[in-house]
Amino acid sequence: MPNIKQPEASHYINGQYVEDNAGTELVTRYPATGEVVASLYAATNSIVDHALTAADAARASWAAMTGSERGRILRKAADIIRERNRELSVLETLDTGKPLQETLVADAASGADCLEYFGAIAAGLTGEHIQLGKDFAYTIREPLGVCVGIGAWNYPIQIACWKAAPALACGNTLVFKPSEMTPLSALKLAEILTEAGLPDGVFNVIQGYGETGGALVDDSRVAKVSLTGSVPTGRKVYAAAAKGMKHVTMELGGKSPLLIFDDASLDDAVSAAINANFYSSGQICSNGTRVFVQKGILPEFLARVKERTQKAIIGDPLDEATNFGPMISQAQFDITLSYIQKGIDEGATLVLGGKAHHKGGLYVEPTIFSDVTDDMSIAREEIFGPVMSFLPFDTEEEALRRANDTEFGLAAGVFTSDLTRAHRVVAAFEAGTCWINTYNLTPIEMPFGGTKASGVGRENAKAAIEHYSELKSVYVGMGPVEAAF
Ligand SMILES: NC(=O)c1ccc[n+]([C@@H]2O[C@H](COP(=O)([O-])OP(=O)(O)OC[C@H]3O[C@@H](n4cnc5c(N)ncnc54)[C@H](O)[C@@H]3O)[C@@H](O)[C@H]2O)c1
Ligand SMILES: O=CCc1c[nH]cn1
Repeated sequence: MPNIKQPEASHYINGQYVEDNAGTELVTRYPATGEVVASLYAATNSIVDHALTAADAARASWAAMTGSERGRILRKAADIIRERNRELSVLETLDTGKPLQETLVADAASGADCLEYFGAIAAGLTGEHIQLGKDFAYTIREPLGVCVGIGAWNYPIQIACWKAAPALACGNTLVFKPSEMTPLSALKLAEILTEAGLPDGVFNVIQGYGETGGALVDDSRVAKVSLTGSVPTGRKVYAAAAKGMKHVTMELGGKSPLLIFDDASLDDAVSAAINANFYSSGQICSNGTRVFVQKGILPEFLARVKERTQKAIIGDPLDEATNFGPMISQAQFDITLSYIQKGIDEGATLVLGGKAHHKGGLYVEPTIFSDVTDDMSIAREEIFGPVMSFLPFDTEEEALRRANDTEFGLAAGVFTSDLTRAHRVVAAFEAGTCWINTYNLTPIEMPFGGTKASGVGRENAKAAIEHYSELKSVYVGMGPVEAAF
């Protein structure tokens, strides 16, 4: 394992590292071996208060800067991230266990894209002029104030950037709490933003468990909370935010359908099904874990997916040849194996995998089930592991009804060569993010987010601006003012 240094301290507040070793210990381990990567402390009440005080104090002067000035800093940070992509990717691999092959292209790189995108549009964030006869009105786009970001562990730096970039572009300040399992890369992001010229206090990172997230959400100085996490956590955080009438973005879990019609390009659909289930060892919110395949092509499709999945290179994530890594934690490993057992017990046919990998550690084999029915646990509940379920279907109407029969609504995909059908199907999907003839691509230019229990609001693209700013309306009377008496 490379000698990645322990961060200078656990938290980053007001442009510098801060420690308070009265906090609960928070240890991060390399999921491939269990070795300790870093040992930190969760925030104490005093650290939570320090971070919010810093963010509150920095608010007015950051908001008063022009969008161009703010944007320049974000774009500079994007450049620095790209220069340090390898170092950041290694850190992300050590924290998450995701293959370096992936983190080199999908994690810090996506964060840089996001900072660049919002850096570029910061100068153009304006209100509008509304002519009302000789009177007129205009709107002023204002920041919300102090925002709180709370992250999941699967895309740590990407999540931090997807929240920080639009928040900061709009003139807000942010306190970000990474997942307790992946605390490291957000601290690097904070260092990089400082190096790029971000004023102290505008972006702060504090570590902690759910309790720390809860303390941030409850604080009266906070105007907005953006959470990436599970649906149960989302329900709690949304309820707590509602008490303070705070704005929210909720990026939550999913159980997304991927529909493969018999006229689809099979090679492309097989690749998409593999990406949609086994990238990041299945630990992606938008994964297409319910693969509905039209009956006529099911045997061939299944055979091809199986054959290609057997070629997965399972190994040390730091080896760039590895394309399938371990689960993030013992808990996620246990959850995944317990769902595999439920799939077997409830009558699904195990086609491939299904066991802990013989390498040991937290590896679960890429697993494929066929003969899955809509009522099975593996078809209804989010597993967040490498478990692909095949469900046969006959007609479009049937597939859509079954695809939408879920509490989740994060994402959905369709493979067909019939253009009319493709658009008809996505129009009927009850999901916030849809793909036609591809899957899981999340460019910054496209809004990302879910409907139903999968979330509220959108990240990325111009849509995110609406979730990090609000409009003040100003009516201008040109006279005279009339009154009834
Ligand atoms: N929609 C998306 O964009 C997206 C992206 C990635 C992951 N996810 C989802 O995240 C989940 C996996 O991540 P996880 O296990 O870290 O999720 P989680 O819900 O357990 O935790 C997410 C974060 O919330 C914090 N938290 C927990 N309880 C809290 C509380 N009461 N108040 C405030 N904060 C609290 C945690 O400390 C962590 O930082 C999956 O369900 C996955 O689908 C969604
Ligand atoms: O994990 C959810 C967000 C995501 C999807 N693809 C890349 N990141």
